[in-house]
Amino acid sequence: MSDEQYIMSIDQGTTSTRAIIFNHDGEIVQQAQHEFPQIFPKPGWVEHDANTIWETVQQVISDALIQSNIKPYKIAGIGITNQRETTVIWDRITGEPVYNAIVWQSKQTSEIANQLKEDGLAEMIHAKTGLVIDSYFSATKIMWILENIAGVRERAERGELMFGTIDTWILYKLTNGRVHATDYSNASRTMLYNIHELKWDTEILDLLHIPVSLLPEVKPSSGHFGYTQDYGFYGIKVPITGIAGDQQAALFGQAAFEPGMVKNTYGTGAFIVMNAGTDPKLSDNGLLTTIAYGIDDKVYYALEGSIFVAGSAIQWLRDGMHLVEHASETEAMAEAAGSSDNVYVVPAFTGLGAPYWDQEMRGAVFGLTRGTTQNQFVRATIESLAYQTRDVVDTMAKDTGLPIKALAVDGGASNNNYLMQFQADILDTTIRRPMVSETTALGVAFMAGLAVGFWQNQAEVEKLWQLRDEFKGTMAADEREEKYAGWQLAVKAAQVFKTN
Ligand SMILES: Nc1ncnc2c1ncn2[C@@H]1O[C@H](COP(=O)(O)OP(=O)(O)O)[C@@H](O)[C@H]1O
Ligand SMILES: O=P(O)(O)OC[C@H](O)CO
Repeated sequence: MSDEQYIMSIDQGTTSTRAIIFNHDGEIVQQAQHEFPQIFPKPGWVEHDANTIWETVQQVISDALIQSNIKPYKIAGIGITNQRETTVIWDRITGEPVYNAIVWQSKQTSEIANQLKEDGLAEMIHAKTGLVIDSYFSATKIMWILENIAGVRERAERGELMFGTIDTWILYKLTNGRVHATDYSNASRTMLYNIHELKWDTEILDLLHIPVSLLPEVKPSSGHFGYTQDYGFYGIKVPITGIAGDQQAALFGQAAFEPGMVKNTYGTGAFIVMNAGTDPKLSDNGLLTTIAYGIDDKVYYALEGSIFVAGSAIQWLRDGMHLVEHASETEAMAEAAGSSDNVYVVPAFTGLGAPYWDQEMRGAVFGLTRGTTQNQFVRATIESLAYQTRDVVDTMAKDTGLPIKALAVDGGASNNNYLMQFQADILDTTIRRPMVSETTALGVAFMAGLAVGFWQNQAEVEKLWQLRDEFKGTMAADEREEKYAGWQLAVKAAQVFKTN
């Protein structure tokens, strides 16, 4: 009986929306994907049209169902996973957004973030939310919309508006406005949620002048959120039973259930997340403490290092530098580059995230000679993903006192074998790439499936995780440390060179 049913994940990412249907063996039966436009109103600003996002969600749901010929009532549960922090505010009754969604990468709220730091709030906010003050998180984006869009503050004060991260927006739409909720993992990215007391923090809300009526109810990641209503899912009531931010969902999809297990997702950015168990220990070294997921009445925490530019550096090689037509070509070019060069690319296009948290620095290239080739330039850009990862992994080892023995990987750029081998070399750690590369969607499918009894327990889903490849470090220790020292010097030099 159960093998006739399926779980559908909706993975709403920074550049595209996917719907993926999984069977009981955790295999992909069908997937559909739609890209949508990025809006850049000013340099450094990144926005999305929330209504367009909802249209792509409807499109991928219908594409996946039609192409697989699976009837909507065969879906036992829906999971939603999403680009995190991205902020939408909309009218409670009409569902109309008051402004574009402000995307996690956007820098339009840097000044607000700087002001909060100058006001001396960093320590209190870190202690309560586990986060460092940065324009990355939702709080300053909410403040910006309240301050800059005419009439919005008054409407918010009157309780007429709702805030949500993208999961909340999709849930509201799928339930036809009946549910305003999120899960612990997404709430923990707002900079407004007290991760120890598990509630919206009234002291922070007061200081930031954010009305509590804007905020959604916060629930376990694996549990009942509501049913699809009306035409959200062809008129069929399907339970929505999993919600998690995409990086936390990826941790779950990698079956990294034990404290100390670490994954890295190489997408637009790269996000290294370590399962920290039930201990919300704070980092002394610039990592974030965040909620991994809530399941079976328990909340699990994670340590995270967020890298803002990873796969997007490869997109830059393609769209900005015109060095490749397809991202996948970079692998052969890097292999062909030889190893005698000493070129470093620091892709700090919008500053650097963990562990530096420097929003003012910009990108730089070092070590060019008359003989530097395109291949070497491409290789140095790929290697920058691995060096940034080492910055974070070393910090994690320092924070926890535990060596990181293995790194589970996923995301678009994890398909690059040159990158994976170099990552293993520069970390001297085993890299483990799973059979299902759509780990994010799989993770939230697991959460949704566990909540409806499609799978019985975590031990059962753990068995569905299968290894595809393993990369082991083979670089000599002195070469490894020399290369990494060069990277550290390049970052320092880029930090000094601030032109604005
Ligand atoms: N073979 C490859 N080598 C290097 N980078 C790649 C490769 N394939 C895809 N990418 C990069 O991966 C990113 C897409 O990964 P994906 O996980 O879909 O990201 P997101 O969910 O952030 O949209 C793009 O930035 C792309 O440049
Ligand atoms: O949409 P992605 O995969 O680039 O992920 C974005 C992150 O969730 C931002 O924190």
